[in-house]
Amino acid sequence: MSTLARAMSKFRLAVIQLHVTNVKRDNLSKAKSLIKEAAGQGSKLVVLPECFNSPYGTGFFREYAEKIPGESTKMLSEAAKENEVYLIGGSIPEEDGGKLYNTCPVFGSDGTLLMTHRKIHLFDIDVPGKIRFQESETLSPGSAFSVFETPFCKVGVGICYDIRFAELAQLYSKMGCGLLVYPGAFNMTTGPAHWELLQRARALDNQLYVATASPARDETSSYVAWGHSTVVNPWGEVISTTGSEEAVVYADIDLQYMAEVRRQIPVTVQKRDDLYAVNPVTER
Ligand SMILES: O=C(O)CCC(=O)C(=O)O
Repeated sequence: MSTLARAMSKFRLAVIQLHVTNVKRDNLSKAKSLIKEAAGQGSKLVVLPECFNSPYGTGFFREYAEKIPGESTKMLSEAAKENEVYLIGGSIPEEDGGKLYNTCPVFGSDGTLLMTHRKIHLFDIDVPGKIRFQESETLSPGSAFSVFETPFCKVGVGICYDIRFAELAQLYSKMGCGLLVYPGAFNMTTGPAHWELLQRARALDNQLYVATASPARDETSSYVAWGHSTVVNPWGEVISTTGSEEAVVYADIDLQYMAEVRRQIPVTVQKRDDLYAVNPVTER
């Protein structure tokens, strides 16, 4: 392996666990300064949380929604360019054609909008006495897979509830991703029960890196986020995490290590695709 290839097989990832308030301007300026801080620590890819510019809740989405491009994506594009980082812009409520989406905009290190991921699986759950949440009351689902290239590896993006669907992660893995990123905001019921477990499961099943970015916990908000933004390696180990406060979580991603794990336990090539296969829907 050449020196350049070896250098490109390692990079630093930063996950920003932002304290999100109901003042959009403050959310944007705090995010901007933490992106700069993360870049100053050598990060090449920076991730913001789900709904980083708005409180999370069906009652807020229309009020905070923006078109793309708009105020929030303009800030993200400039921050990506100024700091020369790939930027996964968490998610924002997006308005398009009268519909609202939970959308993650992704920027290249020159500030170009590379893609947007509209949350595919809407968060509609009802756990009696604990939590009822129905995103579909106000949001529409996206219907596209979202993978982008970096000089290091392909990256697949999902938003929060999307992590519960193992097939999506498998498809991204088949598409060649070495890292899956899920901006997310689990809560005080499903957070302790499932947040880390799901990340480790997706990482282990597919032998790749998984990163999540949550808002920091705010006990006074109507939806209390679990926090605990985390990075898991292809062996299924948590390599970096945090508690519930605002923080930047750093992890060094090593794609040679990923290749080593895949050689040691070669489940990705042992799959019985002759008996079963997960394939993308190409026609509807
Ligand atoms: O799946 C869960 O338990 C939480 C999902 C969620 O909060 C979301 O999709 O925004």
